[in-house]
Amino acid sequence: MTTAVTNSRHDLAGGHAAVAARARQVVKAYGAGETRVVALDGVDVDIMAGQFTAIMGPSGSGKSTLMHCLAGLDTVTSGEIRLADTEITGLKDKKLTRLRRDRVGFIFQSYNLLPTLNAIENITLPMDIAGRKPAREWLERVVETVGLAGRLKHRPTELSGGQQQRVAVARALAARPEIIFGDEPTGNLDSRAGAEILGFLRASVDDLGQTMVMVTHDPVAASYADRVLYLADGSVVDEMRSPSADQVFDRMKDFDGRGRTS
Ligand SMILES: Nc1ncnc2c1ncn2[C@@H]1O[C@H](COP(=O)(O)OP(=O)(O)OP(=O)(O)O)[C@@H](O)[C@H]1O
Repeated sequence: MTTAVTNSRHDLAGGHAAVAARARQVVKAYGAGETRVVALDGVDVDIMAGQFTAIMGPSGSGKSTLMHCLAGLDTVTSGEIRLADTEITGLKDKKLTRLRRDRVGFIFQSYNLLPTLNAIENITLPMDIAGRKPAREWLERVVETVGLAGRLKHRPTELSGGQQQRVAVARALAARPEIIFGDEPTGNLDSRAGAEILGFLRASVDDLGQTMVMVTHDPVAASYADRVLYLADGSVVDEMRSPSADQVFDRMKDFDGRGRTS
């Protein structure tokens, strides 16, 4: 079953929700000739502002490639990517780097914290580098949202994996980016720490108005999202709205070995 994926819940209700990121007819191919791999095969997708979107699909279906293209970390072979009103396809490296720094946040599976800096220094580092002063009230709210208030002077080695990922979440939120991309943000965590982080991501959408996009293999993680997109063979083949973990799990079982619906 293939469903239209370009309408948001708000659009369907007749409203005009803002689009935070948009892909139009995006093709991404790696290599050439016999070794050419088409990772994305004409993807059309709208990521709605203020929503939590999960991207799922079998291994090799193009999830990371789609995320990297939407985030301006990778270039497309053809098609168009927009971040809000800015077309990023065709932007030169310098402009793209600045755009990522100023408008996009990232959370990776491996927390990517600097070991010599304490938690609060890690959180404010991207803004320090950009020469921006963090707004104190906002920073306090973010630190409170991710439950780090008592740990701000601790270095990463003095924190558990879950606490380190909280620092990474706070770092992404602190700069108030238009959109945050998470690549398996709970992939290294046990289920309890993972649930905590997912709760914080959910709270950042609900309470702070953050737009969140997360690549995941985990049906439980996807169940925290407002919308789950399913990729197979480089195409968006289905989506679900606010599904339960069981519904996501059942949907995944419907994929055959190649990832297409059976
Ligand atoms: N740098 C690259 N060079 C060549 N092929 C690549 C490169 N990156 C990805 N691919 C190929 O593109 C396809 C999609 O890869 P991608 O990593 O986006 O999939 P994925 O759904 O994120 O997979 P996984 O769940 O295993 O992380 C795969 O066939 C992969 O081998």
